[in-house]
Parts: sequence; C-alpha cells; structure tokens
Amino acid sequence: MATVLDGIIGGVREDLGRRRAALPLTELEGRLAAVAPALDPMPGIRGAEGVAVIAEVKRSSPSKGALADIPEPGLLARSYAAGGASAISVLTEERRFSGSLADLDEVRAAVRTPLLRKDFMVDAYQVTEARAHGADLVLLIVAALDDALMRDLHDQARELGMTALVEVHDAAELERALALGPALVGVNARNLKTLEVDPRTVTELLPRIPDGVVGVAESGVTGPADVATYVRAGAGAVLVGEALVKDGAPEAAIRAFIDAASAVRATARPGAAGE
Ligand SMILES: O=C(O)c1ccccc1NCC(=O)[C@H](O)[C@H](O)COP(=O)(O)O
Repeated sequence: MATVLDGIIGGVREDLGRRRAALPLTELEGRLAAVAPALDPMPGIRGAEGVAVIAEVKRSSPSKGALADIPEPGLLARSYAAGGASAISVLTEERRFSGSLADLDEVRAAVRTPLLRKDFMVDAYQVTEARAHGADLVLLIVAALDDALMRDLHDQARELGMTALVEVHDAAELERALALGPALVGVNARNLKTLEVDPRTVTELLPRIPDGVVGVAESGVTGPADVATYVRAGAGAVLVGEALVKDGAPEAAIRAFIDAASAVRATARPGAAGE
C-alpha cells in the first residue's frame, strides 16, 4: 500500500522533472561558481548555549494543513536569527508544504545563518539545486532512500562543502544512517505512515547516537518543556517548525527553548545545586 511518504515523493519527482527540463544539470552546475561557499553549521551547533535550535520556515503540512501565511520568509528568518537559532530550515516542497526554492533565495538574502534545504531528496539534481540556491545543509530521509543512493547524496553534499542532516525513525534506520559517518543525525518523532508524533521515538533513539555525532530531535516541540525532555534524552539540537511559525514572537520563543535547555544542563552538572 502506498504511504504518505510515497505520495509526497511522487509529487516531488514530477515537480523535479519540470525544473530539470527547464534548467538542465550542466546549466545548474554552471551557477555554482557564483554562489558563496557553503557555511559550516557544526561549530555553531556544537557550541550552542543550551541547545542548538534549527528553526523552520513551514507554511503548511500534510498532518496539520495550513499553519501560517509567511508572506516574507526573510523577515521570519531574521527573527529566528535574532532569537539565537543556530540554523534555519526552509521547506521547499511545494505541494504539501507550500514551500519553494524562492523561499530559500529570500531567506538566503536575509540572513548569514546556516540554511537547511528541507525537502524530500531523491536525486543528485536536488542537492546541486540546494547549493545553487545558497543552502548549507540538506536533509536525507533514510526511509526514502536505498543505501547506495543515500551514500551518493551524502558524498555529493560533502563534495559541495555542505552538511547532511540524516533523518531516522527507528533503530534499523539509525544503523543505516550511522554507516555513513554523518555529523548530524535527526530523529523524527513523526511517524511517516500515521503522521502521529510520538516523542518516545526521539527519547528512545537519541541515547543510541554515539558521542561525536550530534543528535537532532525533530518534530513535536510545542514549548520549552518538550525541549527539556529532548535535551535530557541527549539532543544537541532541536528542529522546530509549527510552534515557531504559529508563535507571534518567534524570537522570544527560541530564547525560551534555549533557556529551558540551559536549565537542564545546569542541573545535570556534577555538583549542581540539589545533588
Ligand atoms: O509535518 C508534517 O506533517 C510532515 C508529514 C510528512 C513528512 C514530513 C513532515 N514534516 C517534516 C518535518 O520533519 C517537520 O516539519 C519538522 O520536524 C518540524 O516539525 P514540527 O515542529 O512538529 O512542525
């Protein structure tokens, strides 16, 4: 039976076919020389106070429908950066998430913060496209890729100076992800079959991520308490969409996430008050 992910990827492939026909790969590659080198997000993510927040520009989703209009993604991105986001995720999938590469362009023009192109990557063309539009990171969803293609896309991202966020939903996918030697592994709490969010997916899998690899907790952060739960489970970063795009004050919301994470780390330190 076709899953939600299959449906999304079917649309992604059709849209990709149209873009590739309009701009063949060799022409797209020709544009790379004019783009500033990719930023390395890892120092900012590893060195973040409390937790690294990856703040997402997300207009709609298959699970929730319309979330926010976001007429000026660049302005939202500036608030994210001012709040202390370590990276900004821009959903570029058009049909279900109402995103676009134009959003990526606008956000790139607005901030110097590392940018993640958040899409359903199934073809090398999309990775090149991400870089040509100024992205510094790409998402690789293990459930959407076989091992050979996943490795090719991961290698390609590295060759372009980019960093991959490799996303998993269960232990078997985590094993496949770790075989790549990734810098960033995301555990997504959203089940791609039911679209339900279960934070236990994150709290169970994050502790299995080895030291040296940053674990990113994705989906289901509704407020600081969720961030604290994920940080206690070992998250070095949290990726947050809905809660930020629906918050009238995203800058303050990000600061509250960071403060909640810092409080967890302060109480976890040896000799902290109360121990
Ligand atoms: O958000 C969805 O409904 C969704 C459905 C199917 C595949 C992916 C989906 N979301 C992508 C994401 O990973 C989230 O946008 C991201 O983790 C942020 O989640 P949230 O903070 O819960 O908006």
